[in-house]
Amino acid sequence: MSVPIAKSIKVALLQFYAGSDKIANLSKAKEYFLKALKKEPDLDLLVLPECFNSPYAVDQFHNYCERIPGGETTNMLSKFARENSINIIGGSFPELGEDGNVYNTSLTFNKSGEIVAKHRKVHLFDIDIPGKMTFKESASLHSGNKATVFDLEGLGKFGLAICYDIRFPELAMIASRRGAGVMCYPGAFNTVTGPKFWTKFGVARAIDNQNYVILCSPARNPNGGYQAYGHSMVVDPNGDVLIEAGHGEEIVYAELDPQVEIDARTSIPLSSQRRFDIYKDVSKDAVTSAL
Ligand SMILES: NC(=O)CC(=O)C(=O)O
Repeated sequence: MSVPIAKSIKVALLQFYAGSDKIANLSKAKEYFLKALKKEPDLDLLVLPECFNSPYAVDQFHNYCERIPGGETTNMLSKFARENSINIIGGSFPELGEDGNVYNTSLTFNKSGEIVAKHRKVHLFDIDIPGKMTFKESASLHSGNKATVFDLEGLGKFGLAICYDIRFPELAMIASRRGAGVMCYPGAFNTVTGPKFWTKFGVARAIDNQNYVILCSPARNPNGGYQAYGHSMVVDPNGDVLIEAGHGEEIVYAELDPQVEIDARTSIPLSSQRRFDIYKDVSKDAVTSAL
């Protein structure tokens, strides 16, 4: 059964776009970290967007991929978390796996700079909306093979998934039933699918599970390429959008209140009313781990 977050959590979502220079993208992430901490010094958690160190392009992922641990992106995130004693959900970036395959991977770091979660995008973004949007991540990426649930010291249990994963309610359901009070999706919807679906999925995953949901998107890139939707947001366990960015570069802040989660679950006690005599509990045999 899902449990509430452990305390009030102050979070910043860093919405910026990545260019073609990886080192410049990492510097930009650091610049945004510092900006957020300057404005709100008592933040508990910083969240980055999907593909924050590279263009979001099928023919580019292999040019930016790196090993975990050991790569420059992991090293930068770990060092920043440790030196500033701050938790970071590190968006996602192309990982060169031990098997030689490339993955779209999200890492979470605790305040000591240790990796406490690693999620490889499970559902790859392969779509074809004629005349509007064709994308085939599977042309260059391999998919992950587990749901990701982890503890963030002092804050509670989180679920983690990436972008297209949000369209499959099972990952959030599994995380919630394994105790997560927050589900986080670094995600880069686009100007075709974003206006139609982004907010609906954030709200749906929140009210399905009576959880907080965090969606962190890149900003739209004025220099072209894949145009992310933006609109990073935090949705509360009642499905109310607490904060929503526009589509440009900006930082948005929210506070996740455990009492809201407790009240939502107490007044409408979904978790004790499920009918597993009629349908299966997807969390029962699910493959999950933090790392
Ligand atoms: N980019 C994605 O992975 C997903 C997306 O844009 C969508 O589902 O729409």
